[in-house]
Amino acid sequence: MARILTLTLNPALDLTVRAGGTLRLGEVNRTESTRIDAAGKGINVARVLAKLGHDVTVSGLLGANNETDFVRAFAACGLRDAFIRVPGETRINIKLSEAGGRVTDLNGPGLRIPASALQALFARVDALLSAGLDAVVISGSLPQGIPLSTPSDLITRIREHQVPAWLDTSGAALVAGLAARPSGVKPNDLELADWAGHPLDTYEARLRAARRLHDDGIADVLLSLGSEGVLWASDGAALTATPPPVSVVSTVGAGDTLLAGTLHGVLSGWPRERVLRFATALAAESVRHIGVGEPDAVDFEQLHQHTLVQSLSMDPSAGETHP
Ligand SMILES: Nc1ncnc2c1ncn2[C@@H]1O[C@H](COP(=O)(O)OP(=O)(O)OP(=O)(O)O)[C@@H](O)[C@H]1O
Ligand SMILES: O=P(O)(O)OC[C@@]1(O)O[C@H](CO)[C@@H](O)[C@@H]1O
Repeated sequence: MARILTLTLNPALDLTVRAGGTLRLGEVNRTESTRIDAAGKGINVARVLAKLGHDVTVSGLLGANNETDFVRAFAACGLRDAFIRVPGETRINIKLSEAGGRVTDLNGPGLRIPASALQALFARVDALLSAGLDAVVISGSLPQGIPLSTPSDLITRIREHQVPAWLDTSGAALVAGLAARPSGVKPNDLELADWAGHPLDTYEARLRAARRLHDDGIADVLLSLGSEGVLWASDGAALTATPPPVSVVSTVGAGDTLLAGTLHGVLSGWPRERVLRFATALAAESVRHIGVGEPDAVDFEQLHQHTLVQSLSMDPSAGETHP
């Protein structure tokens, strides 16, 4: 069992609305179900890691005025609560899930954070690092008033303690965070294309971008590609995974499940192929329902068996690299 800290600077209550059919914008739509979950990327990652048996602490910046669902979820999942409370309400993100598998995210900007809260968060992270951690995951967007340098400042502190730091964010925060060289990063293809400054629509372009980061000192570059699967540059080698066929209910949290499954395998010392097969199967499991992946799903072994992992040349110009 590893001691893991996940940092969610901009958590959210996810309001998931399941439409019976296809949504019609500008009209009255009757929904099949609605639910609210305490979420945000780092909290989703923590939920999976706790299910996998790890000792998980969650921290970040949480609105004091609507914390009840979070506190209840942390207790139910066995997560240690080290969130800094800030005045106001945590944002509500809307997830519209349609019968055909399409999901639309409406994500709010988040709270305006006073400088004192960020200082309190740094102090809390320092204390947790001093007490001993095996890995830290920094996930999600930045709320208002938080400098773009925050993820890189956190990574620098974490590295000073020789603790691996994994980063999953987007836009300018990703660009700034990558410069601090986290040990692992999990962008999706659009997020990495933003960083690269050009579309990553071919396998070679994706491999080239992943390799650039890997050569730059980021040990694990885990590029998620939605239903196409995963490309993982690690240890001087590239692996790809193709998920098993599943019927999609909600892809929200699939990337968080993939990251958590990968970190679990890496911290368990598994061979890379085994890590990627497990994490990809767990991410596929997650899209079949609302919420993160369930390692205890009755058919998980079948999903696992139908996940294809291939080892490829790291040279994007090598003709045989395309899976
Ligand atoms: N339709 C699908 N079928 C099977 N697996 C899927 C499907 N969609 C996503 N996955 C798995 O989940 C992983 C993560 O998905 P994706 O690339 O959409 O992450 P993401 O954009 O970070 O998502 P999020 O931010 O909502 O968690 C993929 O790499 C893939 O392994
Ligand atoms: O707005 P961000 O911080 O980029 O993403 C937030 C979010 O979409 O990410 C999770 C899924 O990965 C959801 O639980 C949450 O609403």
